[in-house]
Amino acid sequence: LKETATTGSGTAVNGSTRPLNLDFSKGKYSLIDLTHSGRIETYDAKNTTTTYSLMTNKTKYFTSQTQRAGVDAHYNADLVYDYYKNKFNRNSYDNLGAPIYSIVHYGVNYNNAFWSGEVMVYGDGDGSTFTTLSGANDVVAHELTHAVTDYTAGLIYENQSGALSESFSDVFGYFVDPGDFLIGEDIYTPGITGDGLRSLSNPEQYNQPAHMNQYRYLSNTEAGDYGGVHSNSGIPNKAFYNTVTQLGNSKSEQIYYRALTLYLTPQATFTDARAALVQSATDLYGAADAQIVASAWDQVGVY
Ligand SMILES: O=C(O)[C@H](CCc1ccccc1)CC1(C(=O)N[C@@H](Cc2c[nH]c3ccccc23)C(=O)O)CCCC1
Ligand SMILES: [Ca+2]
Ligand SMILES: [Zn+2]
Repeated sequence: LKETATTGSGTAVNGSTRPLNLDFSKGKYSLIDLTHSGRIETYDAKNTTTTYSLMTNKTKYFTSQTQRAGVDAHYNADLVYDYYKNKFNRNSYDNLGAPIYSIVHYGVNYNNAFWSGEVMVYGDGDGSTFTTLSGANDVVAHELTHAVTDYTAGLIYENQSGALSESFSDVFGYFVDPGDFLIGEDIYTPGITGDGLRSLSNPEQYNQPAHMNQYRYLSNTEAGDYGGVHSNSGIPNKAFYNTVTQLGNSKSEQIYYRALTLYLTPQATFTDARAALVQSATDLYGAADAQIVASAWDQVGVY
């Protein structure tokens, strides 16, 4: 079955034009990116939660309104693949060139997105709380980083290890979108400018704790967000902010990647994360930078 890599373009969720890596075969274009061994394929659930099909088009210009979700899922997945390859020489989430699958238009007015363990899934939002979630590069990086975490530290998605999983996903969401310390600002509350789902610089702004003395002991159930993984991530997120404002992006991303892929283990606590990051800073940049990391965690009450 002949696949021919080609390029085209499409309209993004925000109306801008995105370059696209496409496949041309059997007289039509599809959202299959063959430009690296971690091939990227983008599918359309057409507002179901059960069936999906490859997003295709007669021409190389994916410019219809319903194609916007797929255009950004495809474009942003390529952006995140390139980030991990260029910064850390990591070849897809498993470092073995695993294919990256995305599904858009999941459900009806679905105000969320997730890594299913195999694929990335994006809702369209209800147009008030969220618009199409694949439109945010930091959200796509957040989801793909869950896949990286699953293949490396394997952080268990509950309590402190789950909050760390959340934090590392937000942190790499920042590194892919380093212009601001907000998560999801491009797709959160389309009617309101300047807000976001979470803030790394000021977690309390969106009702997250930013210090260990504010830790939320929620139940380890779906209703308790598995021990508050999306709440308590505010504490490691604040420690990250304290670190990156001192060390800068390029040192910090290497320290965080080394900790995630070399030192962290499935049951890691906040204290373990502090130790992993201090060790990574020592390995890479020496005692002075390691002390900056230690101080960043002191400031959020994690020793
Ligand atoms: O990847 C994750 O951590 C989140 C995945 C949530 C999920 C997990 C399992 C099945 C379905 C959905 C999705 C994101 C998230 O942080 N969701 C939060 C906040 C949120 C989004 N939509 C919501 C609707 C209701 C309540 C909370 C939310 C959550 O699910 O808590 C990440 C970036 C943006 C969306
Ligand atoms: Ca952002
Ligand atoms: Zn997450």
